[in-house]
Amino acid sequence: MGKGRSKYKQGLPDPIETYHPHLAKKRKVDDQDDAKPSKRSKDEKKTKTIAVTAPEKKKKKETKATAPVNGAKVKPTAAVAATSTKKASKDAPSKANTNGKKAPPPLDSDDDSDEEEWESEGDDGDVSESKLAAVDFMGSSDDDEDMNEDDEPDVDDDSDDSVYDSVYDSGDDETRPIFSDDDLSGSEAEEQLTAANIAGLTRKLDLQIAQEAEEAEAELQDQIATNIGEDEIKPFVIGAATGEEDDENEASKLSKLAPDLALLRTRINDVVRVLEDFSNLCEEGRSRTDYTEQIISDISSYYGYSPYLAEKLFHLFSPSEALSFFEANETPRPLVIRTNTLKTHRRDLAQVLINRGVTLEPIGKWSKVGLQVFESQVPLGATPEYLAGHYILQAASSFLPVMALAPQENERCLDMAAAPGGKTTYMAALMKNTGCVFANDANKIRAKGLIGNIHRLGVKNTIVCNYDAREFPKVIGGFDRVLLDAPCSGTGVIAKDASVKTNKTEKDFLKLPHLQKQLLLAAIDSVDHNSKTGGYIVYSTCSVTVEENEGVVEYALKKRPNVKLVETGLTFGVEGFVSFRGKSFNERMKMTRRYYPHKYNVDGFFVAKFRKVGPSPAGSGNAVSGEAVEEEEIVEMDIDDEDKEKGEKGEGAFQWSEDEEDAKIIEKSLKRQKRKKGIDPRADPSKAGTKEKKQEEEIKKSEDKTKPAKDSGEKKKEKSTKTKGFVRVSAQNGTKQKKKSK
Ligand SMILES: C[S@@+](CC[C@H](N)C(=O)[O-])C[C@H]1O[C@@H](n2cnc3c(N)ncnc32)[C@H](O)[C@@H]1O
Repeated sequence: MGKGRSKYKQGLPDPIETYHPHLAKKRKVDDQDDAKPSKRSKDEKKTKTIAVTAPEKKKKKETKATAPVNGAKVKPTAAVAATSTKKASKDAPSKANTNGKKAPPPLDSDDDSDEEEWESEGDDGDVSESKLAAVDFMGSSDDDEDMNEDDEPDVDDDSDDSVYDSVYDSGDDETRPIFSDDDLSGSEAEEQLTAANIAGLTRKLDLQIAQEAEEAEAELQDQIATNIGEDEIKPFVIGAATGEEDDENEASKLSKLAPDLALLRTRINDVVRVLEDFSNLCEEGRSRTDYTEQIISDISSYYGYSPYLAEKLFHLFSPSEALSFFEANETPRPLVIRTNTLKTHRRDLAQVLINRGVTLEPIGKWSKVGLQVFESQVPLGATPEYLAGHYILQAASSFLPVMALAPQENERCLDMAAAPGGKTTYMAALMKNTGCVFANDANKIRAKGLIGNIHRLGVKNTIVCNYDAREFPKVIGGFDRVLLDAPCSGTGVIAKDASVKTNKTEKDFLKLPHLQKQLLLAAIDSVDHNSKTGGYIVYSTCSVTVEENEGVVEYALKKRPNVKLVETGLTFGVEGFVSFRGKSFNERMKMTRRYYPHKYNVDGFFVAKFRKVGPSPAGSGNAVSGEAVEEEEIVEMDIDDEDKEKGEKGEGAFQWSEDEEDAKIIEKSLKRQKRKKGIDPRADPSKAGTKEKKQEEEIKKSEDKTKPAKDSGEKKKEKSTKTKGFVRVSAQNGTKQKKKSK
């Protein structure tokens, strides 16, 4: 692919202990045969678009399957149609397990930065010597550089990046022994580390060069196929612009056949070119909308998205960037592990893993605890170090919300939607096991996984709880910091879970933002605005849609004037949208950060940080019963907001999914909670809504506002009910009624 491909050079391994066959269905189409570098005349070109589709000329080219030796994921091969993808995924595992190894470049591809990164690494937390006694590679570590108060950049809410640079990339020149047990000097140890890693990294480099050459060749062929550089020739991409019947018939015949991948690919590239230079390249009589509809339809077929989602995602970017985004979703992100600084140091962990045959390097300057793994001779989810809790498999972007939250020692923090605990355990590590973290999740099974991780990683300052987080301010409040890593559509992690491409409907994009808004208000209301050290809320999702991100933040800013957006302190990331498709957002929205797979080679993510500057409005103690979400009609929440990942090995994949089993468990637990509160969980929400509407009408009519309002409030409580597991009060909210009663 043209631009996208040249920018996006990585085909990165997936977590080694898991293999997702669906990812192996990625298709690459070889345009080479039919797109030889013969220059075409204008007339030729006009007919060529269809001619290019001639099926007998097309050959699928599967990109070379390369993988870490232990079955880690490979760069998926070409395919698009459901039929071909199925076949591809069947074939993939065997290909993935061949000896071809892939060594993708690091997240931070700053070539000369390696040494600096190792040297500047600071550790976050004390090493528990007893836990490490049996591990001979552990060295003494008296040079911890923990994130302390001085490091925390956002206490004054408008911190600049330079301050944060010093937090996450101290750049110090410390050289400390890696193998203290071996009594080596720092430089000897460094050499040994390098020697141990050098073979793997060299292999990585060779493969990288080979891959780049292959991509460059493919890109050249793409360019030839799409006549990039022949700007005087207008691509003929939307069928019969001149109304020639033959073409129309031809197009209609073709549309009934299985999609021709080469045609789609060529046409996608052509349309991108037209859209980006519309006045010069558009065909007469064709509007931008015609081209846009065409490309969305083609993207949907080529990459296997529902047309609805293809359109939604396409509009987030310029046409060429959109293409890079869709392309990046076909490639797994790098496998990353986070050093648990409660138990070890990154350098020590790296050394011991290298000795076990793992090729790795620091994730980039922005993190002192992340290691990117290129290949491994051992399953990383079962090494002694893993079992001893020295690291956790965690997607790089999952570090970001916690870094933005920057919890301090001795604070009281809440992680509202915490399972399976990747972020909770990072918070505990930054707090050096001091203070207290409340780790909550509405899903009991997942909460158990959370407990497992907490134990494995030696976290001792955390209390696990199992509430619908919308109830939280009533359960307990007054936190210094709250993290809301919200359940979301997962449009940022499509490379991990391709089912998102087709299983997210319009309804999901109404229901999810609704829940997210309620959760965010609850998060805000749970924070102590008088906190001496904090008063911060971080909202994050692994989704890239505007309605789940800026839309939710905007809503919270309107409903809670007592919070304001502040800088996240993160050193990279695209600014959030201040306006999007005719909708304007708060000016400070540019302080929020968006992360895209095609830009940073991390999962798509969104991070916003708020500071609470005043008390929440009276009566806002419970986001479920106290606040109705405006803007859209209340939609009943299903309990399908569960991650697909299960157990403690799935730390990286956090998203909304549909898990009926979990839903039932949440339902039961919420029913129990309601009963304890004396509320009938079987009450019919629709009736409740109707009744309340009537009550509200009565209130309006009534001269004496006080009594009906009071009744209404009480009855509302009685009618509080849940729908498929979530506690829910019907559409009209108590707050409004109370206001009217005053
Ligand atoms: C994105 S995941 C969280 C991932 C977690 N922060 C981590 O880093 O490991 C979202 C979580 O929200 C939980 N959840 C969904 N609805 C909830 C609710 N109403 N209250 C609390 N948790 C909820 C899900 O069970 C899921 O574990």
